[in-house]
Amino acid sequence: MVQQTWTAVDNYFDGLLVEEDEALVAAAASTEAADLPAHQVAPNQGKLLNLLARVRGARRILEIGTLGGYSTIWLARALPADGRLVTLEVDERCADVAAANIARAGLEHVVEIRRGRAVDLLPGLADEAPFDLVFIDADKPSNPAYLQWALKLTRPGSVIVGDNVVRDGAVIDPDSSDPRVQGVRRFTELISEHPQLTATALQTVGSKGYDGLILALVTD
Ligand SMILES: C[S@@+](CC[C@H](N)C(=O)[O-])C[C@H]1O[C@@H](n2cnc3c(N)ncnc32)[C@H](O)[C@@H]1O
Ligand SMILES: [Mg+2]
Repeated sequence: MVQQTWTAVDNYFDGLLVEEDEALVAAAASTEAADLPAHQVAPNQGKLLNLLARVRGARRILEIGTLGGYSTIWLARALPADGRLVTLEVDERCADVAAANIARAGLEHVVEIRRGRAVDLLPGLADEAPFDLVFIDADKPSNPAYLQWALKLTRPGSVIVGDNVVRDGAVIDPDSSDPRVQGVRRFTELISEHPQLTATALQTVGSKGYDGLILALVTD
């Protein structure tokens, strides 16, 4: 199978199942127009996040890594009118693009972008916890730290999703010199060792190439 087939299959299913409206198209387009990396989730992955939040009945969502707000919009649309999503972004330009996209999507009342390094912002979220869903999608070397914060800021029944965990297959290399690979490996080990977490990981192919995610549930 080749990339062309993966993209065509995504397009087939998206055409039937995934409603990417004007606000989402504009969010992805404005990210590209601002010369930001096209690192947002694919439409079907955004829909998966939306469905996970809805299945969970999420009222509070935490996102680490906003970029242009594409995944933020998918997640925020799963929330009830009085729900809340906090998203953390270190890059001012990304945060500016995301703010415009979130406003265009009519989600300003639900979403708050916090600007700065996530490790510096996370301790300030204790009063707003517990979050029902945490989406970890920023600098992968910090994933172990983000997992520890996610555990502090959630409760039994909460869902933690870690994006981009396959690293083109390099995740299986214990000697990798790539700090992102080591970050994802440590993240996975910490999840596996934690008595309150039950999890799985999926490899994915699609319009975004070869990738994968980890889904963990916080239990009693
Ligand atoms: C993969 S992109 C996020 C994509 C977005 N979640 C989506 O799917 O639409 C990662 C983002 O994390 C941000 N980031 C990187 N390091 C960070 C840090 N230490 N704290 C907060 N954000 C960070 C980057 O600037 C970038 O915008
Ligand atoms: Mg990602």
